[in-house]
Amino acid sequence: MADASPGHGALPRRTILAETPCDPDFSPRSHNCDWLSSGGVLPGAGAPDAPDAPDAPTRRPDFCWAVLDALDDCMAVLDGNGTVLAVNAAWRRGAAAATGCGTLARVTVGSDFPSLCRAAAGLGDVVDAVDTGGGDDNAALAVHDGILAVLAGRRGSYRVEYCGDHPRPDSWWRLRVTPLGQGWPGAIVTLADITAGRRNEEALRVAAVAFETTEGMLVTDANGVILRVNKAFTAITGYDSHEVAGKTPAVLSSGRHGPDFYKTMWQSLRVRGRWDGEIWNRRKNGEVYPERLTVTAVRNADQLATHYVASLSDITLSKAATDEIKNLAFYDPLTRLPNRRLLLERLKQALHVLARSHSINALMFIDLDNFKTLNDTLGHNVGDLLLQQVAERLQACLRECDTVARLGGDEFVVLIEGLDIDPMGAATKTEMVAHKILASLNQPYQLAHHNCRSTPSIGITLFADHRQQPDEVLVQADIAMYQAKKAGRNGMRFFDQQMQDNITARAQLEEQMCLALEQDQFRLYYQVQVDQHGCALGAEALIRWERPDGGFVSPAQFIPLAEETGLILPIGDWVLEQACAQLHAWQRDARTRALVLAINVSARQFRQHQFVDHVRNALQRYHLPPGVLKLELTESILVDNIEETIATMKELKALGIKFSLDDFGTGYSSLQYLKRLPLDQLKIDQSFVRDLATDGSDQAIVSTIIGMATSLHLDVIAEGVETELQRQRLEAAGCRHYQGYLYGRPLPLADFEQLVTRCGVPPA
Ligand SMILES: Nc1nc2c(ncn2[C@@H]2O[C@H](COP(=O)(O)O[C@H]3[C@@H](O)[C@H](n4cnc5c(=O)[nH]c(N)nc54)O[C@@H]3COP(=O)(O)O)[C@@H](O)[C@H]2O)c(=O)[nH]1
Repeated sequence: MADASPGHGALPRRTILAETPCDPDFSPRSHNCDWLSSGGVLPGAGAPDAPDAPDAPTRRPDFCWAVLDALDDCMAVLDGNGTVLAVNAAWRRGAAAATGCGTLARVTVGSDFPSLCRAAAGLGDVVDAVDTGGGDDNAALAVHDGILAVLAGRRGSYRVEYCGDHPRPDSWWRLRVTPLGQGWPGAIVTLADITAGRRNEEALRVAAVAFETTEGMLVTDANGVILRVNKAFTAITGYDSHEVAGKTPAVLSSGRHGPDFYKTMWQSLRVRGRWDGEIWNRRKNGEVYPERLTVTAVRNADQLATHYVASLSDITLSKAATDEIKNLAFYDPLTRLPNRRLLLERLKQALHVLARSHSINALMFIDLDNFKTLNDTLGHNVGDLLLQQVAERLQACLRECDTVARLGGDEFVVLIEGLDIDPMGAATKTEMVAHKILASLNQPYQLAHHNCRSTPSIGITLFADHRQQPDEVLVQADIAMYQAKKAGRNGMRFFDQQMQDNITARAQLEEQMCLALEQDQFRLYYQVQVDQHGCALGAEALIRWERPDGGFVSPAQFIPLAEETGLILPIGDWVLEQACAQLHAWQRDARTRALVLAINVSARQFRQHQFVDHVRNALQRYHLPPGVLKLELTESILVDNIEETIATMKELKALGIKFSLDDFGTGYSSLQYLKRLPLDQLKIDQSFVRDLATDGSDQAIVSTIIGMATSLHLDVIAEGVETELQRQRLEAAGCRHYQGYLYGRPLPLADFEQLVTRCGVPPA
């Protein structure tokens, strides 16, 4: 013991933890106190088991002191009155170390031990040095009383444990008072530092409480034999402590984990000293449940595992919640199929695998034909039922390892991995699967009380290049699906690169068109329209796209795309604005004042809500008289919403707008509707004009168109007139107005105006 001092000079300073109860069997007469000598010196005689030889060391007077001085504990010998007869070396060292004040620091040979204790309870020297709490006085008095009781033979022994601040905070001491033996009056007071023991006890108490936590705990020996489990373990597993003690944790095995799982666990325990993870275990009642398990190896100084401590918690509920969250995040709630997110994840994984394998995979994009109609007519509930049944049928057509996903709406995707290393083989197999899907989805559906039919369009792409992006593969299948739709639906199409290139080119064109608008790269060209005398009646304004490099992009190339993408709206506004500005300029010149300018208006442009307002604004801003602006509409405008078309045309007509029906004869024009439209002119399509000289049926068509126009009181103009013979045939059929290369190509403004000057305008 490094320092035997019993606290900072106080006896007992703060806390009495335990006092021995009075010994009921104690009798002073039973004590033989014959070994204690007087004068503070203990004779060597009397060691009970010592050999009795006269020269034996045990018979020497200093032998006992040598023994007592060798002890770590402090020891003081009191006579029958409590006077200190002797103290051992440990006490002397401890007393010397306690330099301040305090009862035990002042104990020395001759001290009156009980009196010092009483003094500690009431006198200043002790009170100065210690906490003045009442417990200290009581403790000191208790020691005083305890010593007197032992000296008087009222108690067999006395023991007290107390806590002090010296030599370190919260050090613990045990003071024992034991009567001298063999009839000697007096007692021995021993004082021992029990701090370490107390700490251990405390630690054990804390550990015991900690062990009884809400988590299940299990302790095994180094061989995995269960030593202890706590109550939470019993609550979770159903096994009582005695049912598992002596067994291994294998008693909980669910059978769901293979040997590899446990091998990994033990390896981790050996290497890291720890394993944690989720595990399926089996309760006593046979129920298999998910458990969060942490196992820690307890190692000794040689780093050998002596025990394993496992803490486990039942995660049935949280796992169910996690599974539900996972479901919501990765699965489509209607069909329970993987959603787009999970599909892309699996696709990514499939592409990753391709880096190591040469096998070809397939992705199918499946879209239901006319699903919207079914949804709108029979309701969303019936639509949902169809989607659910389609999901089931798709799954039935495929293997477990294939992925069937729903992207949303009526779009499904199938991912098939590892088809073949030969492209033909992969294509053939995919085609077979697609046929199977087509056949299955073509079967009638019983949706609530409706018997319905539905067909799919399937786009397929085969992929084997791990450098592709998941989105890219999906887009390819999507493009192929659109081709399947275009080809008449209820069929399949494989993606081909040419198609992809076209799409890429279109995307670039769209981007460039936006830029062209911003950077004013569009021009208006004018193609003259003449009467039978060759005089200029006006012109058709035709847009041209002049690229920064001086090249021209044909409107035949970009107008259809502009219509698809909606860019035709800003482009159409630009044309209207330019045309009106030009008409305004012509109004200032007598030679051009009568010219009528025709502009092409696409169906999409015509149908926009603000179209009439746009036209009205432009007419007002440029102060244009009625009849100078002509809108060329195509027959496509008559396909949908004819009543609305008529109403819009009438509004525009009221503003003084003229109408020409372009490409007449190529589309579908019901005579019924024609007579209701406020048209001014029919324009014979150039395809009929082209072969007019040679094709009898074209001649008949042209004559019919002209006859029809006459009976409807409409003008007729023929476009694409390139030859004098064509003109003559047209004139013979009754056509009096012409447009075509015979009179002039579409020209820039200056050239057009020169042309007008040359051919003149009809007399007013
Ligand atoms: N919505 C809009 N559409 C427009 C606009 N500008 C043009 N277009 C349409 O683009 C298509 C192609 O037009 P373009 O290349 O200008 O061809 C026109 C004439 O150049 C051509 N034409 C005229 N005469 C002849 C001829 O004698 N021979 C011959 N081979 N071609 C000739 O015909 C086209 C005119 O067509 P149409 O409009 O039907 O009168 C075309 O569909 C344009 O409509 C625009 O601003 N907006």
